[in-house]
Formats: sequence, structure tokens, C-alpha cells
Amino acid sequence: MMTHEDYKDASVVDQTPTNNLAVKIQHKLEWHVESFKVQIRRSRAPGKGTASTTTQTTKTILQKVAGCAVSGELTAILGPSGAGKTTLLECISLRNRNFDGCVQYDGQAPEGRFFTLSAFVHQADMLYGFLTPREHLTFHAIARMSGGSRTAARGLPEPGASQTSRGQSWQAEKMSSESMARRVEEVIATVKLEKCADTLIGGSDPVFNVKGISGGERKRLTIATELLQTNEIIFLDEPSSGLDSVMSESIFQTLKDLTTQGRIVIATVHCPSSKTYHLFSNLILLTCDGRLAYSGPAAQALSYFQAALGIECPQHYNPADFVLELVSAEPGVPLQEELRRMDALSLAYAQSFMKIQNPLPADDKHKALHDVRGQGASDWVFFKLNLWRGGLQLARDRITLILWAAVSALIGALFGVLYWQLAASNWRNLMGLIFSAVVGNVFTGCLGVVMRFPMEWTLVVREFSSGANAVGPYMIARFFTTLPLSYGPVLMSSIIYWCTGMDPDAGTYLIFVLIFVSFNWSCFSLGQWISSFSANPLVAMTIMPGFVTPMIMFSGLLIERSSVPVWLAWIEDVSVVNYAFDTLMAQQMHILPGNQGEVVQQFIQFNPRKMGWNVGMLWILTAAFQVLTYVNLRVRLRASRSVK
Ligand SMILES: Nc1ncnc2c1ncn2[C@@H]1O[C@H](COP(=O)(O)OP(=O)(O)OP(=O)(O)O)[C@@H](O)[C@H]1O
Repeated sequence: MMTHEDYKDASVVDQTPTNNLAVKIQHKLEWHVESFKVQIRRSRAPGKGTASTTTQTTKTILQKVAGCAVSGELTAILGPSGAGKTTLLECISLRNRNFDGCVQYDGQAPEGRFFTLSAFVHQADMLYGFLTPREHLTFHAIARMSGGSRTAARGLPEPGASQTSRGQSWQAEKMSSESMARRVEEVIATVKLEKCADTLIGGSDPVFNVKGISGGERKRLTIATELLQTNEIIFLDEPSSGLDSVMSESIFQTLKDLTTQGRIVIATVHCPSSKTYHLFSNLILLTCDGRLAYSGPAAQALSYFQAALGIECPQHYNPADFVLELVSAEPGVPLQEELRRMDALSLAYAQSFMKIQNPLPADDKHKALHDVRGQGASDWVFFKLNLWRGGLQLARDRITLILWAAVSALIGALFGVLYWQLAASNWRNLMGLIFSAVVGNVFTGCLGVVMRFPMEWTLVVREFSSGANAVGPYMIARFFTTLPLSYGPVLMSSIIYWCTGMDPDAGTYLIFVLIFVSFNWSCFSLGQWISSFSANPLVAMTIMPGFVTPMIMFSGLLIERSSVPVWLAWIEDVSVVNYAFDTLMAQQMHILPGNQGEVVQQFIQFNPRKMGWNVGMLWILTAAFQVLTYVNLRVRLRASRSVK
């Protein structure tokens, strides 16, 4: 029987039936995760006569997990739920560097460009639902490959290049649009997406929730995105989760095919079918408490367990089920007993001839490693790409477009009915109308944004950190593609204006609409900023009142300005409600009968001469919120690339 060391050093061919192209082993990824620990807080509920307590303990997720993978291999990480498969994958891919141990690539500590050479496919696929797979891949092809600034995979041929170029170091050239389009078609064919290449992705997109391509096709598309560039190593976290066994087999067959091009493919997998199991070249089996029960050729796992432990896999039994049952804690059996069984399994492996003889020394060089992925395209190309994608979103998200128009018209009509031709009747009606229109708009302006953006940020931060997008161009393009939505406040303010009987002068009307739209933009930008530091819409919704309420309180109407404590007066200076309310009142006060305009002006202490200043402040605050959002996104990008 081949030992792990023999296998590791086998320098020539992978002879699995699916791999008819004999691949010379070129690259080797080795790891030794001595331990991965997390701090957890345990709370004990109060009992009879005892108070509740919280203690902090250290939980060890992984222990002494060493292994290696070489070019041309499909390595599967198997283990029961919670065994630490994802954690191990994150450690060996250096996406999580907070472990004790060591990773080496081709015998050396990985450099920053390791992140360029390797791709990580997350379990949860995040895709823009309003694009088709072909459009999605085109976006990523242009974003990642048009600049040529990223160092491409060493030793792998550029798409279309001959086999003889393999083994040479090469720098990605600027790819022409034709070769990028060709690459997109190649990748579509590789992952067998031809049938749905022009169907909308749809699915669970937060913005565009329509039925689209199937779950398996989504997985294929996520994998295809990483295949656009010829990465040397592909890490995949549960690429078949949520799929039936046939779909899962076809995903793994695709992964197997990828190894024939000289890649190292490492995937975590939950419970593969027997057919899928036979596609694995290498198996890493984790016990339920995160230790190694086996690491070596998948084809020899059963004979290892028979030889080392005397446990035989029954005939016609799925080998994956057999090994998984070995390393899982059986329900109903006391945990201590099961943990003793895991001890025996990991000890047997540690003492066997299969184990890695000279595991890497534990060092922590990887902790200082910086993710140096650059960006693929130029800022200008990124801007155009984001503009294109944002435009498609706008055009295809018809339901939102219609709803936005309907809600704006409805709210406008409500004001119109309630204040029908009453704006000029007396100061109380005018003030009530303008104040409630402004306050209502803070909520409509912010709410839609905080509900949508937190999910979108998660998606784009993933793009930023993989070099497939850039923060500045994204933000600017997002601004332009959201600009057409201004038809909402234009519609609402126009209905309010004419129904309530404000100044019939066309110029005054246009200025009123301009102020209203500017105010709406400042609210939108405030919502963007709030959502940029919120993990999800729920958090954003929870903290939103913390920003909006002070803006309303400091609008100039609800408290005598001179009564505001000096140390709180600054809130008035950043209150968009204050600027909008003052400006709209100043603009319309002349329609009031008699001297009511002056009376109301003294009452709420606004200066009609400062109208231009107020509108300017709305624009300045809009810009400030956009800049703050930009800063937050950059911080999130940095965090996503630093040691977890
Ligand atoms: N930051 C953390 N804090 C506390 N526990 C953690 C943390 N990260 C992981 N764990 C725990 O570590 C264990 C391994 O998690 P991991 O996601 O790697 O398991 P898995 O084998 O991939 O599971 P599944 O197959 O269910 O996805 C789990 O028990 C999980 O609860």
C-alpha cells in the first residue's frame, strides 16, 4: 500500500480514470494546523439561590491537522457537522490566519501573492440577481482581467495558450475584449452553464428577488467566476450544499476536470455519494472534535481502517457514509465514551505509516502576511462596469420602479387631500404641511436604503477584496445610477405643491422641487452611511432612529433655538431636517396672508437670506455622508483582508 509520504512524493502522474491527461506535479501545498482556538463566553442561567454567571473559556476547534495537496489532485475534507471543515479550509487557504501552525507553498512560506494564485469559493453564493450568468461573468472578466496588473498563476497556461507555455512564469497581459469574451464562453462551457447563460440569476438577491437559475447553476456560476483567471489553487467551502446527489456529483466532476489542468482543488463536503467519493484523489477526515482520523489517498482509506483498526466497510456500502459514521458521535451514546473513541481514531492515525512523517514546524509567519491582491482593471473601467451593472439593475427592477412611483404619488396625494389649497390660508397650515412633508421624507429617504444596502455592501466588499471592484468607482457609479430615482421626490413634491396651493410662479415651483430633491438625496446618503456600518438590515433599522430622531428634534421647530444647550447646538448644524425645513418655509412664507410670514419667521427664527446657504449645506452633508460611506467601505475592505 502507498503511504502518504509515497503519495506526496509521487512525482509523476495522477492515474485516476477521469484524469486521462497525465499531469506532472508542479506545485505542492502543505499545512500543519497545530491548533485553532476560540474564546467563548458561557452564561449560566440563574438557579434557586444562585445568580446568573458568565465565564470565558477557550474552545479548541482543530488539533494537529497536517496534510498536503499537489497539482492535479482533488482533495476532499470530510467530517461530521461542526468538526471544523470550514475552519480548516480557511486556515490552509490563509483566509483565516489566527491559528498556531504553518502553511507552505512549494516548500516556502507563502507570500502575499498567494492570495492572487488561489481562489476561495464561499459556501453562501452572493450574486446580483438581475444579471444573467453571461453578464455576470463578463463583468468579472473585464474587472479582473482587463488591467493585467494582477500576477497570474505561475505554470498554468493562459486561456488558449499551448501546453508548452506551462511552467513559465508569466504576467497577465492586458486581454483584448475578444479574448475576454472567448474566456467567458470557455468558462460557461467548462461548468456547463450554456443552457441558462442568458437567464436572469434571480434567487435570493436582496434587491431583485425573482425566480432565476437553479441552486446547482448558482454554484456552478460561483465556481465559474473563480475560473476566469487560471488560479493554481481553488478552495471551495461546501460547493454542493443544498444540492441533490446528481447535481452534487456533476459539480464534483467539474472540479475533478479542473484538476486535469494542473490545479490543486480542495473542497469541504458534507455527505458525498459513493460516485462522488470515487472522484476524490485525496481525503482528509476530521473527527467530530477536530482531529485527524485520516489524511491520504481516498482510494486507500477503507483498507487503512481495516488494517489499522480492523473495521471493515460492508459490501455495497457508500465509503463516504462508512468513514463519516466512524468519526461522528453516535446519538444516545455518552459523549465521553464517543470522545474516547475519537482519541483512539486519531491516535491510530498518528501511529500509522499513513501519517505525514515530517510535519511542518509550527510557526506564525502567516500571521504577518498581507493580502496583496491588487485590482484588475483601471478605476475608469471599474466606473464604467459599475455604471453598466447599476443601469441594468435600475432598468430590470421594474417592481421597485413602479412601487417607488406609486408610493411617492400616494404620499403626495395624501398631503394634497389633507391640505387641499390650504398652504396660503394661515401660518399653522403651511408650517404643519412643510414640517410633516420633510419629516416623512427623512423616513422614506433612509428606510429604503437601510433595508437594501447592508446586503449589497457584503457582496461588493467581497468583490473589492478579490480585486474585482474598487470602492471609489463603485461609489461614484452607484450615485449616478441611483440619481434617476429622483423622479420619486419630484413627483411627490409636485403633487404637494399644486394640490396645496403654493406660489403658482413656475420659477418658485422649480426651486421648491430642487430643494426637495436635494433634501431627499441627503437622506438617501445618510441611509447609505448608516447601512455601511451595519451587518444586516435589522441592525441598520435599529440604529437608524438614533440618527434621524436628533435631526428632527433639532429642526428648529420643536425647541426655541436659544434654549438649546451650547454643547448640543452642533446637532442643528448637521441636521438635514433643519436645513430643508428652514429653506422651504423661507421660500413659501410670502404666500401667507398679512404679516403672518414675518410672524412665523420670528417664531421659528429662520433667516430667509440664508436660503442659498441652506441648500448648499444639504449638498455638503450629502457629500459628507458619501465620503463617510466610502471610508467605512475601505475599513471593511481592510478588515476583510487582514488576519481574522
Ligand atoms: N468564532 C467562533 N467562535 C466560537 N465557535 C466557533 C467559531 N468558529 C467556529 N466555531 C465552532 O467551531 C466548530 C467548527 O465550525 P466549522 O464551521 O468549521 O464546522 P464545519 O465542520 O464546517 O461544520 P458544517 O459542516 O456544519 O458547516 C463549530 O462547533 C463551530 O460552532
